Amino acid sequence: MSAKNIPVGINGSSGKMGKMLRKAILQDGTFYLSAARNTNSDTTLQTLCKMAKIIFDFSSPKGTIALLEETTKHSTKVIIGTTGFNDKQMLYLKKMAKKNAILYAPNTTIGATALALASKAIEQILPSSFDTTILDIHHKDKKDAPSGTALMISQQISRTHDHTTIRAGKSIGEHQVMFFGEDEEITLSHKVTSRKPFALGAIKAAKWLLNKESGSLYSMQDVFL
Ligand SMILES: NC(=O)C1=CN([C@@H]2O[C@H](COP(=O)(O)OP(=O)(O)OC[C@H]3O[C@@H](n4cnc5c(N)ncnc54)[C@H](O)[C@@H]3O)[C@@H](O)[C@H]2O)C=CC1
Ligand SMILES: O=C(O)C1=N[C@H](C(=O)O)C[C@H](O)C1
Repeated sequence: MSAKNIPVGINGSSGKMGKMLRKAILQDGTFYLSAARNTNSDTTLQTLCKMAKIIFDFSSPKGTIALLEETTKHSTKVIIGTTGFNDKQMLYLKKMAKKNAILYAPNTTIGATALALASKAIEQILPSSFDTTILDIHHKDKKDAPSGTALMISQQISRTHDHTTIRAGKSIGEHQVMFFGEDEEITLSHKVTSRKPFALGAIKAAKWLLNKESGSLYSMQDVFL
């Protein structure tokens, strides 16, 4: 099967990310969209999983869990971009990754992946006396807080740190990691000005996942490193 013949699906296809992904898939030309599902669509999960080799999931935690229950029956691979999972749901994602190839990326951009790695490198140099906080700024309709990206960065940092969240206006997504010392400060920052970088990163992740088997829950660091 040549790459251009690979059918993909979108769960959450009518959402902000779903719409951006549709455009990006067309422009990239590697995949074609064979099935799409959202809250109001007639497409069943079974149809979505049967018709696609890989599914992009940008829906809601409940939507993702329901999707994974079905993908295991069809060995459909999944790129999960959805955020806002609780601990129990995260354990479920890890369990399902043993049966099916799944990549979980709370932020699919290369910039946020680099930000997380840079934060880890910097915190290893700084003394514990530096106060540390992760700030995320998103549009007022975003449902989860802190953001999935902030929690992903949080896992890279071993020292105690705070989270600061702003939900206002139309901000598409901004993250800052700040270290405050006695008389010096470091701020690492990443901001997107459109949803295109998310969509391009998701497509890159899908190409990478094509040749991977089930095992551990993959991440964007696996793709970029
Ligand atoms: N990983 C990343 O880089 C990014 C992740 N996100 C995350 O992706 C998710 C979606 O974000 P947006 O597109 O901004 O939201 P949105 O609210 O604009 O769209 C959500 C879509 O999911 C569908 N949906 C909701 N529940 C569903 C269910 N149970 N089954 C099937 N479809 C369902 C809706 O009908 C809609 O099409 C959020 O969790 C968000 O945090 C958003 C942007 C980038
Ligand atoms: O909901 C969003 O919009 C975004 N969600 C992701 C997150 O929770 O980190 C990624 C991005 O910042 C946009």
